[in-house]
Amino acid sequence: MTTRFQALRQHRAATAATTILDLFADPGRASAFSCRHGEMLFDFSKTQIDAQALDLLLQLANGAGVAEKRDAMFAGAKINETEGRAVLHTALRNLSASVVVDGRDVMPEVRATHARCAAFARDLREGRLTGQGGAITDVVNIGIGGSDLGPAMAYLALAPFADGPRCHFVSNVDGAHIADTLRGLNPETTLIIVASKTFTTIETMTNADTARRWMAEKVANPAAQFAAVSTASDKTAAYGIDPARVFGFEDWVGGRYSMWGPIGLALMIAIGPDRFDDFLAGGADIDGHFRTAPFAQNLPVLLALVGIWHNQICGHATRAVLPYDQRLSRLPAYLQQLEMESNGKTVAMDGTELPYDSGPVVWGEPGTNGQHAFYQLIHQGSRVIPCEFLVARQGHEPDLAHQHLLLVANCLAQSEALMRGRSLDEARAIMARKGLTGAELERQARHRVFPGNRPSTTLAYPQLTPFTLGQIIALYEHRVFVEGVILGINSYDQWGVELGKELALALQPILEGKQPTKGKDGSTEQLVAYLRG
Ligand SMILES: O=P(O)(O)OC[C@H]1O[C@H](O)[C@H](O)[C@@H](O)[C@@H]1O
Repeated sequence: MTTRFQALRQHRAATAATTILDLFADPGRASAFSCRHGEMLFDFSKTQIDAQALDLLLQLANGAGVAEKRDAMFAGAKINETEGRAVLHTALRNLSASVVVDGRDVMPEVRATHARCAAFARDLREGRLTGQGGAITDVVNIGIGGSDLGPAMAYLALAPFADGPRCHFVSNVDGAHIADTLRGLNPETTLIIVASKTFTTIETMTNADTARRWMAEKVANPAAQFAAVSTASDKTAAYGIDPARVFGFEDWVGGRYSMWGPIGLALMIAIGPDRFDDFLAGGADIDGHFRTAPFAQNLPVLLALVGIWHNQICGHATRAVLPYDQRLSRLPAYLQQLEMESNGKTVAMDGTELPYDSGPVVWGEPGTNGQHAFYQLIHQGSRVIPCEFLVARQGHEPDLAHQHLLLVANCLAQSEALMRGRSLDEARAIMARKGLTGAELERQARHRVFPGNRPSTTLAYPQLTPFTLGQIIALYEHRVFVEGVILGINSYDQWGVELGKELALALQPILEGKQPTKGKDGSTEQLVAYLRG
């Protein structure tokens, strides 16, 4: 463990008794422990990070070489060392740049594919490209993980801008997912997009086969209503998809970072290429900020440092993402993949064991719904759960402004309640006012105590638009990168998903009864016997 990590832990131990409220004795705290970029405001003042902790955290980022690694990433260096790949999702949202990989400027091809996607989306939206029963009314994106979560999350987030065909997202290999999605759709006016970086993912290929059979029942030429998004053009061709409707990208775009390119095609069709470009511009805006702002005023760096403080320094194992923005309902799921698949690792880049915890468990639900479900534990449970609130100044429903006000009030109330808590004396006073006395007052009061001093951050933005969503997603992407660099891990591989896939393949013939369960453990044997019925 570096001396900087140790210094931070010592500082934490020495200042643990100073509460967040104590820190607000400094009247300048809110602005000093906040960061603005454009119209965004990130407030991390409701944490126990004090001036010295922030200074030590900034030293940690500097000492870990975040700036050098960031520049290497943007320049196309192969920083994904375990797969020997560059990491260039940022190139997908900065179309005027020139980026050289293996001696070749990759941008002309990126721009050409982007233009082909835009033309395809326009043709569909404007009725020039139709199904065999008329204009396309529905688009079904079949993909999983990074080929699903981004566009599915963004489609919900940008509902007020979605004026194209309806989009549906099928990911689970559970036949229920595709059956429920296709029921009620007309195959003659539906476009299927098979989205898979590798075009081998078993869930996606199985669902694609099911969709093709469904279409073949009603449509003379099902292939004509299929498009594909993939890095594997040989496999899309072998699957019979016309190269004119295949949109490629390169292996330097990680699956969970891929929604900026052709994986975002369904979103582009839904909101139109111009608004999709606004989304890209939001991402590029954060790229520029990340590359140039001093670390003390750098949003992704600060977000990462708060994360490191809570997880590796304070030992809080989970992080709740709580959007007070219903349209971000899938953001926690999206961030689960982004953060946990990127930083859920215990082996450092050099092959050694990490001397501290890997990235945290990320979870959440939109407010105010969570308040009526799991916030009980956040307020009074034994574990401290750092909360990340997201909230817009303005909604999209001017006639429901009073509801937005109520939403904002709830968001602010939660961060205040988490910080302030309620002391035993305050709880006693409440019980006394209710007429309780003696032992009963004492007993009831104890249930009404809130420990307080629970940390949270708030990311506030003007309104959830394509540009703002692009900013938010890029912000989290770079936060993951900075945390990964500080931890010394490779945020861009995902070897941890392989073993289960291999075992699932081996279990298929056993479940079909073609192979014996011999060699399996007793539990697996028992479950196979039960589930085969
Ligand atoms: O896009 P695909 O190649 O079908 O991959 C889909 C997903 O599956 C993999 O197992 C990885 O865990 C994800 O990072 C990836 O996004």
